[in-house]
Amino acid sequence: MELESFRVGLTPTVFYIPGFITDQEQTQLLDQIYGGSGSKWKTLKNRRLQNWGGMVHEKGLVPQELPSWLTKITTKIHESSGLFPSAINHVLINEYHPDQGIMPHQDGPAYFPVVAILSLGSPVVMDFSPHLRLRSSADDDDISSDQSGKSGLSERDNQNSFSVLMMPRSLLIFKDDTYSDYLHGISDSPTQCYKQVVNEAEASAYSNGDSSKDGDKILHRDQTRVSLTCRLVPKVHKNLFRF
Ligand SMILES: O=C(O)CCC(=O)C(=O)O
Ligand SMILES: [Fe+2]
Repeated sequence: MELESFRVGLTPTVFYIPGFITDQEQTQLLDQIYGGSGSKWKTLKNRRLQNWGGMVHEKGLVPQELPSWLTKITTKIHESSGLFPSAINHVLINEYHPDQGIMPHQDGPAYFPVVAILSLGSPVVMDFSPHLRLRSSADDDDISSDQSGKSGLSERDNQNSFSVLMMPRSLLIFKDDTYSDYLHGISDSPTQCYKQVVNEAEASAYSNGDSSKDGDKILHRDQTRVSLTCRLVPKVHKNLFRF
């Protein structure tokens, strides 16, 4: 796979790969997620999740072997992207009803700074916004622009925000600045605007494919969405009691 051809937007570095898995693979994954492992779900205030691969602590991962139905997909992501230095060892499965989302956040420092998110079910829009305050002044190589740009700070924020339309069966990968300097989140609204998403080709295909869409490019979430957030925790603890 030529990853470079899937790069979207101007911010380093986001890749969007439509149709990363087949319909049949999506069905098989959903069967595994919903079949027989009911106790795996943990209910949060605004969504449910399943944690696979072990517990992530500040100091690393207390590992648990991933089941083969998950390694099938994580191996494919690892091999086709070439972005992870070793095998993906952690998968978070999130479930969102149409009125559920995830607050803007950054993924923690325990992870290798590359995230691969496989989407299943309902399409959804993910928003990215810069988190300038998280940048230390040492990172700011252009101090003059920092000073002269004070009044334009929020403007700069808005300018640099962007969104991605995540269709079922697609894979979204982000890393670099998008990992370190941006927050990502999904609004809890059952309708979302996808007018200015960076993966324009996908947005056009989506609006052309459904006559019920209006000119405003409003996405109506009418199904549950399930996502698999696949990451690598580089530091693995063999023994829970030997941190
Ligand atoms: O569901 C998604 O697409 C995002 C999940 C996410 O950001 C996370 O698990 O950290
Ligand atoms: Fe996240």
